[in-house]
Amino acid sequence: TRVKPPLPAASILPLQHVGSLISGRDSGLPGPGSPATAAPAPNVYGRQLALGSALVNVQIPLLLGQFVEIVGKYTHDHLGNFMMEARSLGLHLLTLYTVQGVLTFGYLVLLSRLGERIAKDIRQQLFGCLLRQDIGFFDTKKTGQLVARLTADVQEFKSSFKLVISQGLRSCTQMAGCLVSLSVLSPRLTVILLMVTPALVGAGSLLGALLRKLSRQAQEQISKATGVADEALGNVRTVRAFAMEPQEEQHYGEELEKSCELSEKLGRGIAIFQGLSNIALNCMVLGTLFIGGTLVAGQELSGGDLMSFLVASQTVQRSMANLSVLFGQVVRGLSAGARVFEYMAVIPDIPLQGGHCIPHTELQGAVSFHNVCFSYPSRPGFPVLKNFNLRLPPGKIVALVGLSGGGKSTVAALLERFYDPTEGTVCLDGQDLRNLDPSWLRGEVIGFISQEPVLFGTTIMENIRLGKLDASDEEVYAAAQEANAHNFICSFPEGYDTVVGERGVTLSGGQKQRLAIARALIKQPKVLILDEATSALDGESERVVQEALDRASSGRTVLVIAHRLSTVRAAHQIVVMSKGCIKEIGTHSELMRRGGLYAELVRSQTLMPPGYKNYNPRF
Ligand SMILES: Nc1ncnc2c1ncn2[C@@H]1O[C@H](COP(=O)(O)OP(=O)(O)OP(=O)(O)O)[C@@H](O)[C@H]1O
Repeated sequence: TRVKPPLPAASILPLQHVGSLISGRDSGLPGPGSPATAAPAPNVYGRQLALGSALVNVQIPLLLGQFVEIVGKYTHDHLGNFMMEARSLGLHLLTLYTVQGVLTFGYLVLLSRLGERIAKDIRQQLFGCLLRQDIGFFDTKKTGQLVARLTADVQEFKSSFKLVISQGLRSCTQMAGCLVSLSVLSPRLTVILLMVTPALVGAGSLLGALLRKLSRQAQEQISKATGVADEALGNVRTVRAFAMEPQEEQHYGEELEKSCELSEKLGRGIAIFQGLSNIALNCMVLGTLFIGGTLVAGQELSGGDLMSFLVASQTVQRSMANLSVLFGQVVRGLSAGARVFEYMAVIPDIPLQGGHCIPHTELQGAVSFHNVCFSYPSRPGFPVLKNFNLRLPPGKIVALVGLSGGGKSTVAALLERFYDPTEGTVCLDGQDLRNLDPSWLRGEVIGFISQEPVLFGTTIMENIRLGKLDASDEEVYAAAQEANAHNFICSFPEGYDTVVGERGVTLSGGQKQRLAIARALIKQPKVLILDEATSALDGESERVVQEALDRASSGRTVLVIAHRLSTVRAAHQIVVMSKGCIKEIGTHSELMRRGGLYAELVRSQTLMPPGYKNYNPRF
């Protein structure tokens, strides 16, 4: 099942055009006829105003030529009244200048509005698309790179989009209009101009392709540098704890240096391009003057017409110069746009929604893994689970223990449907998880408590309510009580309204864990996954949290992943894993009697010095 996420209707029209323009394929967005296409978009008005302004600009050289004719007439003979003759032409020109000014104002205002709206819509849609991606997608991407696409790339794309319309469209229209005027004024001169232009455009396109490639590399390098900074700032406590500041600075500096070199190279390329195009354009003007002057000398062209030709060819020159400046921006904008739309086109394999929900009254909470084989998408040739079979009976506690890297957390990730098995099936009450609604599964059936609980920088109340968005205050209090958290929350001056700071830095490990438990319990999950939930805590915190977990576990299907075997003695079943396979299975006393891997693990942990929690012997 491949589901394209719904898109905000207001953004459809511009993005549909822009998306397919950049990616070169159908953007997959709803087409004409959708409600958003009913009203004319501001870019239509903007384009019309820009075109109008450019067309007015084309008239101006012709009128200026006529003006020069009048001036010329009064240079030779002083009969008549110059003011009388020039006044109406002057007024005409003044009117055109005013109209041109008003049109320019109008299209720039519209364009700015359109640009900002497009940027907002792209950001919103890209963010939505990123949030919907498979977990496997994030295994291979750095957060900094993704954030850079949301910020810098969209900004770059917006700027070039606005420039293309404001300057590009105007310059192109002016150039076309002026070329028509030029051909009326002097077909011979225009033909010469037209013979030179394609050669210049060809050379420009060639250089442009090289610059586009360079720009893409430069932007990728910037994202890489941002990723390094993001990782260091996001994990600043670890950086501080290991005194890694100089290394991180050096690492960031190295990536920045590379990005700087690439950007400088790109800058040099753009400079060469602009320098060459300036020389070419100036030579064209000089040539026009030279040949035009010859025509005037031969009485084939009037002085006024040459003046018109010069002004028009100046406009052509200005337009071409504008286009060459625009070119660098467009190169950057197109590659930024391609990067943004690349992610928007990625369709996740595991949709967020869609599928069957088991009615609450029928839900048992029986989980089973049938012949599951699994490799992470980021490491396809490396099997993590091999022919894995396991049953979690409803209402029972099953513990997964074993060597580090044996695949215990992977089993939990498959049950959460963060990934789909490469082979085999994972079932809930006999139904393949692939047929069940993932949002329902994660939102209502499974509660997940990990070793490193992540809290959001909001109040305690809101953090607990994340487990069930429509929960009442009473439900939040009840969940907090069940998680042994109510007392410590009430001891804070602001109680449930205490803001926990970014990622919950203002709380102790045990407090954070109990809030995470309350957040998982508020949805009253049928299945509970505890992934090393107490391993990061000290003795006292562990006791309080373990108490909360024991209470939370009763009457639920529980999958406990544990290193410390003392915490899983009471489990109904203990599964010992090694290298993606089940080595032993049974209760604590059965496994101890057997004297195998589990008994060896227990013995080695009992012999461990106190406080050495995560010791894991090699087998
Ligand atoms: N996101 C991932 N992408 C690629 N490989 C992964 C990923 N997560 C884990 N692995 C690999 O899968 C194997 C099993 O990892 P897993 O985390 O399931 O083991 P574990 O038994 O839970 O280990 P531990 O007890 O140390 O937490 C390891 O070899 C690990 O390197």
